[in-house]
Amino acid sequence: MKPFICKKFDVENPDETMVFGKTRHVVFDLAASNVFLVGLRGSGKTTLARKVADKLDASFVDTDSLVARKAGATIREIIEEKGWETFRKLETDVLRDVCSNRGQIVATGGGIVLAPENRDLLQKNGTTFYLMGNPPLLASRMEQDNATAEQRPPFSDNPLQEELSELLWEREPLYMMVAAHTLQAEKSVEDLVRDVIAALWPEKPERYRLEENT
Ligand SMILES: Nc1ncnc2c1ncn2[C@@H]1O[C@H](COP(=O)(O)OP(=O)(O)OP(=O)(O)O)[C@@H](O)[C@H]1O
Ligand SMILES: O=C(O)C1=C[C@@H](O)[C@@H](O)[C@H](O)C1
Ligand SMILES: [Mg+2]
Repeated sequence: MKPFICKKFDVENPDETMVFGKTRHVVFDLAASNVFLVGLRGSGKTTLARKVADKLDASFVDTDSLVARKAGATIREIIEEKGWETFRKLETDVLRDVCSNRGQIVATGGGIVLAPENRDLLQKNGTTFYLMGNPPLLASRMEQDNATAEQRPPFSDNPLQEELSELLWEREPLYMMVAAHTLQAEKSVEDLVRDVIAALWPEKPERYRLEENT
């Protein structure tokens, strides 16, 4: 019978799920890889990616910002003028470009996991963290965030929490499929930075940078 971990991460070989591990001594090499953050709107991907990149002296990348830059328009304008299909195509183009580079901490758009090609790109070009948050928390953050109007046009006329609950139901299996690690969105950003570093370098999280050893 197929091991549980193979089913959970949709792989044939269970070793493919081992991006690090005490017994295998596989050290995550950021210079040869990337870190991706996935999760629903408001889970904190952009905020956390920026902080992790600062901490590691790595490049910070946000696929939503790159899509807006490529289109010369805000996400809301893209959706209103060209529709979701166009946005999703742009998002995949951007992700392909991002994946041709290394050493980046990448915040993704909340729907990046919907396209199989995107999931494949995430799995082949870095290690992914799923920022898991509950709908009331995400709704309250979105309601207080100025970026919401331009970056997060609504998907439906339903109340925000209801919309987020439906998205969570649809997307969580996809987030789990691509993610090697899960983070709790309700934690402080500082704690989450520590969690990311501890997950990437579990043996010696305090020695994540060569400069810090001297
Ligand atoms: N860990 C946190 N604790 C408290 N507030 C947070 C945390 N992370 C993010 N926030 C706040 O929540 C709001 C949304 O954060 P952010 O834009 O980083 O989410 P996102 O996941 O990138 O959303 P989107 O998918 O729409 O791009 C912002 O106002 C941000 O300051
Ligand atoms: O959850 C989503 O599908 C989206 C999330 C945002 O990050 C943006 O990528 C856009 O508003 C779509
Ligand atoms: Mg974001």
